[in-house]
Amino acid sequence: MNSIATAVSMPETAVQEGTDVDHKIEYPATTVGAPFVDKAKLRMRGIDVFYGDKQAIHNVSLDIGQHEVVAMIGPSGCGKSTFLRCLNRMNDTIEGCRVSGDIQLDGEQINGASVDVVPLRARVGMVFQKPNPFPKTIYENVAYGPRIHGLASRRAELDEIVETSLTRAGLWNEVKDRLDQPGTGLSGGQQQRLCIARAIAVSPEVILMDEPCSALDPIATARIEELISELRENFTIAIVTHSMQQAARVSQRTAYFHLGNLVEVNDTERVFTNPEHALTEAYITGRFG
Ligand SMILES: Nc1ncnc2c1ncn2[C@@H]1O[C@H](COP(=O)(O)OP(=O)(O)OP(=O)(O)O)[C@@H](O)[C@H]1O
Repeated sequence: MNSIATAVSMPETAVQEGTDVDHKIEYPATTVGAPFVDKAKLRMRGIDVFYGDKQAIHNVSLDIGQHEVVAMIGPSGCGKSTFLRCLNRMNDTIEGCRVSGDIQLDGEQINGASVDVVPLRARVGMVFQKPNPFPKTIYENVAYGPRIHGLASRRAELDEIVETSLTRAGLWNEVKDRLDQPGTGLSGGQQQRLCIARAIAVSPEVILMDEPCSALDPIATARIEELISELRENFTIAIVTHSMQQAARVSQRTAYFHLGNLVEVNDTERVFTNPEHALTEAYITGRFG
């Protein structure tokens, strides 16, 4: 079992009260396992995130490879969503939130003040916990993004993008005869697939998913999980999930976060069968979290 780092100071410990884990995170932390890959689509180095004075992410470094699904797991409040939002600059929308560090998409810096976040968010799309279709028709939900990004010059092209996106999101057959009806009239699982179709419609390279199934029933969840595996052929995916079973089913690598630190990244099978760090083991065996 590796120690996470050599301590120079220890402003806080990473062990929650009432657990029998005596393995403490010492600062500055380094990550055990395999956080880096040969062909990184996204490359993050030394990421710190603050909300006001409070540091939520501590010096996190991680790669997400081409056509890879990386799952982010860890106890509530450990910083999974905060870290995910760094990848398409969604933290910019939160007042008092400050992100520092190097974030590259295909080798291009995306964490600079001069970066235009509108095209960035088309390249790095996002699907949220709660399905959030626009109050528009099913067709318009999907057509809106391509229209504002100028991806279609004629109606026939837009129709084609809408059909292809809904097909890839596994929703076309269910909605093709009701495209003019409101997206909000669909079931929760269908709404989430509509949101995935909306994200796909602007031809992103990366899709970020923040607990995309937490508001869905098991059947709708299974459908989204299948879809994630299919989408991997064309996209790179980072998913935050509270479900270890879901992480095990959909991802190739799993990243375990604890109190804003990235404790371990390894092949998903390894994380769930033979974790390298005591904190990961304590979490996956249910001793806390
Ligand atoms: N808008 C905000 N303002 C201030 N602090 C925040 C904000 N959002 C998150 N935090 C704090 O940052 C830390 C990380 O939160 P975050 O939501 O990223 O964790 P998480 O692992 O995604 O949690 P959960 O699993 O419960 O969704 C927590 O201490 C949280 O209270």
